[in-house]
Amino acid sequence: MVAALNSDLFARTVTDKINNALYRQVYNFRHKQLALLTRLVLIYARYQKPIQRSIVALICLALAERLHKMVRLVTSTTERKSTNSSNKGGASAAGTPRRGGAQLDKQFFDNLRRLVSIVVPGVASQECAMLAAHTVLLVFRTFLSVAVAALDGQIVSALVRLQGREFLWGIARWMGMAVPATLTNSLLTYLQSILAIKFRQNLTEHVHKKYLGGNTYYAVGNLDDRVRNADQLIAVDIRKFSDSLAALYFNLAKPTLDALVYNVQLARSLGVESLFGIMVIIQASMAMMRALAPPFGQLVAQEQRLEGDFHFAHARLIEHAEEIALFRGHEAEKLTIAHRYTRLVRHVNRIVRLNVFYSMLEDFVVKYFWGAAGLVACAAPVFAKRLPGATAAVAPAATAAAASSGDLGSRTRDFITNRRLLLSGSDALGRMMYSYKEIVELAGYTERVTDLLTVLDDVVEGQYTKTKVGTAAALSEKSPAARGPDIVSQRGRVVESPDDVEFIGVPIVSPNGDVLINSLSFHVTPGRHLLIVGPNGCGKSSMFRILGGLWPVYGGTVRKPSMRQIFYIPQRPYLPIGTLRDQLIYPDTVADMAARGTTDAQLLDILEVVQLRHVVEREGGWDAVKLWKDALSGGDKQRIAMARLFYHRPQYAIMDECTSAVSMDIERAMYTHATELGITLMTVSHRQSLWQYHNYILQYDGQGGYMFSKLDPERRIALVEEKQNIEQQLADIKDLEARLQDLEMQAAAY
Ligand SMILES: Nc1ncnc2c1ncn2[C@@H]1O[C@H](COP(=O)(O)OP(=O)(O)OP(=O)(O)O)[C@@H](O)[C@H]1O
Repeated sequence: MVAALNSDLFARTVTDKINNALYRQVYNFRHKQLALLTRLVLIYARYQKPIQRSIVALICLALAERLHKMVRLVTSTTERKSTNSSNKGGASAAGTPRRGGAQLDKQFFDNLRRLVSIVVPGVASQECAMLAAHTVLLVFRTFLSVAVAALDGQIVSALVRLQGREFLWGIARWMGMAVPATLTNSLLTYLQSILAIKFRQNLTEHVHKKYLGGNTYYAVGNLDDRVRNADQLIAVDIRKFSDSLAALYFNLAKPTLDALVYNVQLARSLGVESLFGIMVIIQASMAMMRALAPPFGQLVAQEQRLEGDFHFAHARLIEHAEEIALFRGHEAEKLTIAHRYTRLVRHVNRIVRLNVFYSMLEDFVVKYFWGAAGLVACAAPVFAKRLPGATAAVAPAATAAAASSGDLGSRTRDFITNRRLLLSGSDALGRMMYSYKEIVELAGYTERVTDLLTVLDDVVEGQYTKTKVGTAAALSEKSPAARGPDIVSQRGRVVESPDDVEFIGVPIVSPNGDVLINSLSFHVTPGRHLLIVGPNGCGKSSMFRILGGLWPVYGGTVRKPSMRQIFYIPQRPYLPIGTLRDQLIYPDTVADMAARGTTDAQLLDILEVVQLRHVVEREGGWDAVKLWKDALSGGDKQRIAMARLFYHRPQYAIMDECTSAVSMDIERAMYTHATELGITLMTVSHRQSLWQYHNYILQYDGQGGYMFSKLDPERRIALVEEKQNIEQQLADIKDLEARLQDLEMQAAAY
């Protein structure tokens, strides 16, 4: 027992000793730390002015560094641009579509500069004036906010001091400031909206000029596969880019200005050191946030692509509703649409999920972390003053207002003003932080719109990018020597001829690179009509696409009259949006029709030829507007297209199976009238009844060969009948042979 007590006593004595030693060490450590801190504060107080100057110099240096970096970025951009423009051969790298996704890099600034030069046409432009007005209003608003902060402090100070008159006077001034403040806010919002509309207008006009100039819209969809859903890009992405750009100026310029002005004010009242501390914290947390931010630019660009795909699937459903409905194809279409929608929704969900985490982080940093840092910065000079030995030394300008005044009212006024400035300053920095996300999103829209512009520029210059999978590609890859130089890299000649149409050694190559005909030659003169026949997919319509300037001429020479003299009538005629009259005179307008001296009565006569006079009354007159695609039958549409030909009376008419849905007698009337009008016909048709209207025949064999010869309808009919007879006899012989074999087998069995 005694032994146990002794050992317990011993243990306690040892523990006490250890505790005492530890306490002494901690005490010594704390004491040393306090002494060190006090010494530091004293050194600081002694050299406060040079320290402050060094901090200001450091801030200026950092700003100069940033500025220098920006200038370097812009200069390198300019240099790169000039190098690219001198290199005319390829697509400009400034706008080369990249598939890696939008990022805040040189390419983004290149692209943005390119788009800004379109949306803001010049220094003397209306847009520039709006931006200037916007800036002036922003400056005015910021100074108004500083004045409001000071007034707030004065009002609360008057309240604390129980000075009724000053309080009421403060309230009156407060209300007086409300008028310009609210007006400025509304004007800023108004200017932002107007700017966005102006940006969109300029960009849309620019794109329309290229897209709808010539056949660019055709080439973008058929000869080039870089841009999918040009409609989505023009109608949606340009709007989003314009809104984003206009909002960005507002969202970036305002907080930058606010942060600058508020920080200068804070530096005056709290001291440069506190401000420096806050800036270091803010810079570090901004860098961290940037590193943790999801790639919003890429995500937005991808979202727009998926939106386009989804939109396109619906547009196709509307366009082909009848065919799909008759096929009962809704299940298949539902699958396609649902697949595209699922992809879109999955992507949007991913963005939303990433946004939640990023917003949490953003809120934590901006609202709480920066708020706490601000309060610490406010408190630091006050607490530093209370350190032993520092009271006398630390009475700098930084704490002058708070320290020199023992008056509660003054302290309250300074506190309220500083707190308001601090809150506004941190709010401004927060908005700058949020605008990082907006810039990255803008990068996404910028990339999409620049891709469109680049493709339009290339297509206008005749440079197409399409994956070649056909025979041309295979030939040029396998053995270039086998057929000379790469066929699709060559260019033929197009020569305008007043009267005739002639192909001299022209290859027919599809956009996929399939060589349909190696070298096609034929000659058509006015009044000598040409019939074109051949199996499906052999290149009959393709020849017309080359004649119409839609497909490039890869070799030889094409001689043809101007496009105004060549009229195309397809199997499924195009019916534009508009009145019944518009269907007949397309692409003329009513003004063009009046200029030609054509009247509605003459249009009625034309309809008489195609036996469609009754349609005017049936559809509610010339000015009736309908969805003509659905309102007219297949035969009606073909007759309207033929009537259109008679209205325009061109030199040549390309008739691509355009009478397949009309009866023989109407077809005869149409062809007879066309030849009477002196229109030279180039017809694709398998109908024997049409041979009599043609003088030449271009016959494709479907194996890359063709024959161009005179057409003698009677001789041809006799030949065809003889051929059919022989074929019939051959079939009969085969039947007899089979029967004979059967009989032989039966005989052998017995
Ligand atoms: N825009 C295009 N992009 C890629 N290939 C195309 C395009 N248009 C046509 N082709 C291809 O070119 C080939 C020839 O087509 P074309 O329309 O000239 O045939 P066709 O002789 O008129 O046939 P049909 O008698 O069936 O109308 C086809 O294999 C077709 O797939």
